[in-house]
Amino acid sequence: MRIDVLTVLPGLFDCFLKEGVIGKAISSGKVEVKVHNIRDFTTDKHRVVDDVPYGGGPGMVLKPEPIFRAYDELTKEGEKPYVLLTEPWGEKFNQEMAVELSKKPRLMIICGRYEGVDERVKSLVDREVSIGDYVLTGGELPAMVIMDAVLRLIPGVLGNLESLRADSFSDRGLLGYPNYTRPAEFRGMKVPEVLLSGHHKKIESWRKEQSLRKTLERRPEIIENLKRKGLLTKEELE
Ligand SMILES: COc1ccc(Cn2ccc3ccc(-c4cc(N)[nH]n4)cc32)cc1
Repeated sequence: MRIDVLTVLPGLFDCFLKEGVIGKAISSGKVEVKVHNIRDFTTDKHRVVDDVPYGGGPGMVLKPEPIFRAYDELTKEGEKPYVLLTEPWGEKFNQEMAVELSKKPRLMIICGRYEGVDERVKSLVDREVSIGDYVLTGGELPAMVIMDAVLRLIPGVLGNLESLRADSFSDRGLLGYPNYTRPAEFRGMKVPEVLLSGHHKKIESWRKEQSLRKTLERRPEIIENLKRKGLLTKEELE
């Protein structure tokens, strides 16, 4: 997969693209992520990317020209990207969307700043995406959240963990099961016996039950959604 990111703050992506699972996936060539400074696609001496809003009002708006120039330049050859625009009030990002986006060969993520992008930029956009009902200062953190959730789903990115998570609950949006590690007792709090039993079938069913129970308690709508889609097995429904 290739992802092109358009932003006026490219430096925000430096650590994200160097560290951890995402950093390894890029350095190993499993995925390609290129961050482009919208300012590099201006043509004036002051490299202006924003302007005051028509009709008045606070703040500034990202101009359409530099973004269109970047899009034209970056789509001259190769597959046309599926274009995302991060927005405070876009379609809510979730695991289902992450799975869908992970199947695209190429993405482009346009990150707004200030009061947002000129409305005409949306003629380039396939999906306006929000990462939650709270207002951030720009679209870069949402872009990193989306990239993190999508790239971890690319085959080979999670390495050997991938196979162990073949029918991973998280891919169905279920909440995770409790994790423990040594010591077996810490400040009077013991690890559940079943996890010390070495009985893999019992451990697996305990984890499945914990995940379903936690999801039912905290996010019942996820269970309803999976039921409606027939994505819960008979025993999971019991
Ligand atoms: C008119 O109200 C506002 C308009 C824009 C902004 C700041 N801003 C500019 C571009 C941009 C892109 C995404 C987001 C964002 C995404 C989520 N889930 N929260 N916030 C915020 C963004 C603040 C307020």
